Amino acid sequence: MSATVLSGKELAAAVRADVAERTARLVAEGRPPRLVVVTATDDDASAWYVRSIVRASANVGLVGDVVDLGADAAPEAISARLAELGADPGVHAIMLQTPLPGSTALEEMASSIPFEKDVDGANPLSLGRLASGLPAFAPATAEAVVALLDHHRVGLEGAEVAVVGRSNVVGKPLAHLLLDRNATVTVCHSRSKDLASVTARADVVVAAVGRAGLITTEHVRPGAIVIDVGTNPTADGGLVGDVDASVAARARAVTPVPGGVGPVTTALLLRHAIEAAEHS
Ligand SMILES: Nc1nc(=O)c2c([nH]1)NC[C@@H]1CN(c3ccc(C(=O)N[C@@H](CCC(=O)O)C(=O)O)cc3)C=[N+]21
Repeated sequence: MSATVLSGKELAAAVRADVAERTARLVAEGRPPRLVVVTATDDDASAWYVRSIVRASANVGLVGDVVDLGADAAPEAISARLAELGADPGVHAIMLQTPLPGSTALEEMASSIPFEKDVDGANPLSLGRLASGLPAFAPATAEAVVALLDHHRVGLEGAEVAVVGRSNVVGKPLAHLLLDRNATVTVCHSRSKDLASVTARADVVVAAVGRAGLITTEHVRPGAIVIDVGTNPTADGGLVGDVDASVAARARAVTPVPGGVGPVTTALLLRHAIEAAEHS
């Protein structure tokens, strides 16, 4: 038996429709919502995501601007630009793309984004607020995982969830979102002793490492739900997740790559932008 495919496309379309309606309302009030994506990289995956955000923004009627500071931008220049945009009352939402030049830390730079405009939850203040139960935007990717589980009616109350990956953009914020839903959460990572024994206990496995084929059948309990956050480019220009194709034979349901978490991530970023504009 093969697993059910948990598509993200329908949910993404529903989120975009809601955003379009809310955007039209603000535009009619003379308060056009504006999202600015700041980038300082030549990375292909990031460039793809930026184009996708700009296209999706236009489709819902949002103003989506790109500020490209170039792959050799100095940290001071990035921070200064973010602070400037933060102070601009015409800018409601700000997102800083990764990767950043050299050893520049996203968290360090994003500290210059006021948390009310921090629509990808990159400011450490946003993560702290999220962890404390205060209003804050979660990173769109982390929120997309929970939204996709809700959409496909996967219950989280009391469920055992294994999150593989501990990044500040996915693993850590996702752990907080899942705890808020009363899941029992285990966060695993590259140094976890016997990863498979931990993930094979879980009702839900979330793979968010960025390594193709990391999760195989031995990592998954028969009947488990598997959410694949990985987007790894292949040599032939395609895209694969962190979950090996063989897992479909054992799991109850898996998210596809592409067409799973990715489209929901982009749609939720837009929802955060309209929320930020509504509250401004
Ligand atoms: N601060 C920051 N936050 C991010 O969330 C972030 C980032 N920087 N830098 C770049 C990566 C990349 N990323 C993707 C989001 C959606 C898709 C997506 O929707 N992909 C499509 C398919 C794309 C294709 O076919 O090439 C899908 O999964 O269906 C992919 C990649 C977010 N990123």
